Amino acid sequence: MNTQAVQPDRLAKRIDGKQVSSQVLAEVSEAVQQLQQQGIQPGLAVVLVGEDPASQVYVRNKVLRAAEVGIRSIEHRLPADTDESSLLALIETLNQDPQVNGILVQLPLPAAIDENRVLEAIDPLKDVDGFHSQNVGGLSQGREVLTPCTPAGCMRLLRQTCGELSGLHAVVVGRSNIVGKPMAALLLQADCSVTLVHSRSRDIERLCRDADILVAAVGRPQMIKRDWIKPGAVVIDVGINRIQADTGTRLVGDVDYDDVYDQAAAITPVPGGVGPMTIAMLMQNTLTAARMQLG
Ligand SMILES: Nc1nc(=O)c2c([nH]1)NC[C@@H]1CN(c3ccc(C(=O)N[C@@H](CCC(=O)O)C(=O)O)cc3)C=[N+]21
Ligand SMILES: [Mg+2]
Repeated sequence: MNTQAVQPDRLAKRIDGKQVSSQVLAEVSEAVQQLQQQGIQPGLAVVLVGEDPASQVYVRNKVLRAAEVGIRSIEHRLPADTDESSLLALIETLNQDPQVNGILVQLPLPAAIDENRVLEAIDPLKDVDGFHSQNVGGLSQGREVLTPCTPAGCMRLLRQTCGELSGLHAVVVGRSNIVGKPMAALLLQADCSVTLVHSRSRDIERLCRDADILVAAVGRPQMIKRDWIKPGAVVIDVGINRIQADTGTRLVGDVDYDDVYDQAAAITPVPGGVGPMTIAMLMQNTLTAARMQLG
């Protein structure tokens, strides 16, 4: 039995999310072209409320990637003081629009809007973020549903790096609804033994040190150090933290990359790791949604 998390022939220490995301986008592009021969072009609606600069960058990147793979994207920018009922009305219009196969409402929403109500208003078949309770429930039951893009991207990187995941011990750090919880569900679906740890976990370092696969999604810059990692483990860093450096701001993950590098068998960098995968999986989900809506 292979007890190593990484198969020797797959060894490449720095997991290149940019490169794997290009592969995914190429696959999506190919499939979109085939759909277009049947006269169908998948459409993605991206809804952004307010002017958060980071959100604007993400939304711009999503629109650019969509264009690259032949997905029609429609951007809806609403002012920061938009009320919940107007946003719900827009979502209802998008739900009814046959040209729109996927709906993404960029998070976080302004504090005055009930995020959960908005996410529940999206047609589950168009819910390319996989945040609707129907899709969350489906994932938990192991049904084939639209799954959250970041965890789906992490799974793709893990499959490419480790091959078979069955039997490996995966530790997920962080229990958010958008990353930690769905990540744990997908790893369980892949027959990993899964441990989900969080800010109240006792002896978190010891639990992490037992991981064959460690997924970090806590939002604390460079929290995870070398002595948290079992030699030969595979480390997936979901964190995107902007920190102050000598030369201005710098993007770092939840893992101290330089410290952990020698200890791990393979590790994702930030940037260039999970981030690009998130957007690629959004395109994949939009394609899947378009197919599901064909019946
Ligand atoms: N409804 C919703 N769905 C989301 O999927 C969603 C969201 N809201 N709100 C915000 C977060 C964040 N997110 C990222 C996507 C791509 C990169 C990405 O491409 N990052 C690049 C670097 C980008 C940079 O330089 O800032 C990288 O890691 O290499 C990062 C973060 C999606 N999110
Ligand atoms: Mg936590």
